[in-house]
Amino acid sequence: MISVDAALAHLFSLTRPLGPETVPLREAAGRVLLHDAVARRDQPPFAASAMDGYAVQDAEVRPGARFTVVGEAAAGHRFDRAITPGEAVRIFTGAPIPDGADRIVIQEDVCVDGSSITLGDALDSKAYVRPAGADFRIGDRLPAPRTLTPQDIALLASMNIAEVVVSRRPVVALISTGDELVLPGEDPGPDQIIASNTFGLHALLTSAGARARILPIARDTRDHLKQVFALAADADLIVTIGGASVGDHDLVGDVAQSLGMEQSFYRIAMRPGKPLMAGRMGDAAMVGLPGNPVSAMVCGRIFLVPLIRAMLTLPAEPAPRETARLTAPLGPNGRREHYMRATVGPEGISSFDRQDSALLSVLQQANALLVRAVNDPAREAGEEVEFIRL
Ligand SMILES: Nc1nc2c(c(=O)[nH]1)N[C@H]1C(S)=C(S)[C@@H](COP(=O)(O)OP(=O)(O)OC[C@H]3O[C@@H](n4cnc5c(N)ncnc54)[C@H](O)[C@@H]3O)O[C@H]1N2
Ligand code: MOO
Repeated sequence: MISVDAALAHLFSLTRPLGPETVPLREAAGRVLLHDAVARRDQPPFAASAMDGYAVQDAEVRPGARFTVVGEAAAGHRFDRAITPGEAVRIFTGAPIPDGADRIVIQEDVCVDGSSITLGDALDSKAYVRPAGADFRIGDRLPAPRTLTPQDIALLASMNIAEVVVSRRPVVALISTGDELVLPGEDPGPDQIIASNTFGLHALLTSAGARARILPIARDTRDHLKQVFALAADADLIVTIGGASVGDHDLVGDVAQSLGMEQSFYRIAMRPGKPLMAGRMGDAAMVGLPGNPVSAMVCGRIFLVPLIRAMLTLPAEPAPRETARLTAPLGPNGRREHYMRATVGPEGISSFDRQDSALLSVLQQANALLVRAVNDPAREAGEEVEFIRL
């Protein structure tokens, strides 16, 4: 058995960043930007009004001052000459400030009389002028690598960037194994159950940025398992679920090796997730997850998500950990790092009593994995422990 850290290091060495592709901006959210995006213009490109009102010379503004309104500036339509003393331009939000003007008096502070205005007694003191380039300047950068958020997309659009260079998304083939499995919606026989973690992993991998494909369920024969492996030829990462342990029907390791898989490791000192295997299979990395539903999902969170991030050119690092105080004591931990299903909130963190790796209802209620180190001693309520947020 190797440690979780060593297993993750091996996994990172089985893959490399996948390289670039160019996508239009409307398809870029959630993708990992690979090249810095560089602003192609100043924003705003001109000094602009922040309010609806009148553009005047600041030096002339005082209660009761009168101006002649000589024209109008609207967003998209500037007033085409400089103003002179005593002149005002009717202006709207977003319009270019006329030359000669450096102050907007908001319309609430003005009394209009035909083509003249008189300023009121209690004037708002702000200028309401947005200088050219106040938001960003030509050449300003959004640095790579980063996962693009909706806010990033809005900024990139404003920078007049129509397409971006992002990482290719890793293609992950998900192979569930076992005669007992049927798909959700099918009619299970009396000894059958529904393939569940397959769908949980699909969701997890997709949200991490992968293109996950669910392949047909492989039955517990070497031939059928080989046939399904053959369907994964285009994958960057092949993930099998189940058949990883020591039972007579646990064929995944044997069959994968007969197809050329070079095994990197098998068995990890962790709970749940001990019988995990990994290696290289042709151009793809291969990870064999244990079948127990919680084991598969926890291994997905601890190993597959960091692996996908590394393939997307994000930093190769473990799932981030936080700390919280225990609300109840915990007994000593054994020889495997334990990822306990737990809930964390303002009052602290508490683990569920039932930690069997078959219980998806418990995993679903958990919002954290409380991490116990190998041989961690008993802990009192109030002690600080590490956890990974789900
Ligand atoms: N004698 C020993 N028995 C077991 C050991 C051991 O060390 N010695 N390890 C146990 C541990 S820990 C785990 S974890 C499991 C892992 O076994 P496998 O990876 O071989 O998984 P299966 O036997 O195929 O299935 C286990 C369990 O999970 C269900 N399963 C499988 N795939 C799915 C799926 N896609 N969706 C939902 N449920 C699935 C399957 O029906 C079984 O109930 O081995 C222990 N045994
Ligand atoms: O490691 Mo198994 O994954 O403990 O249930």
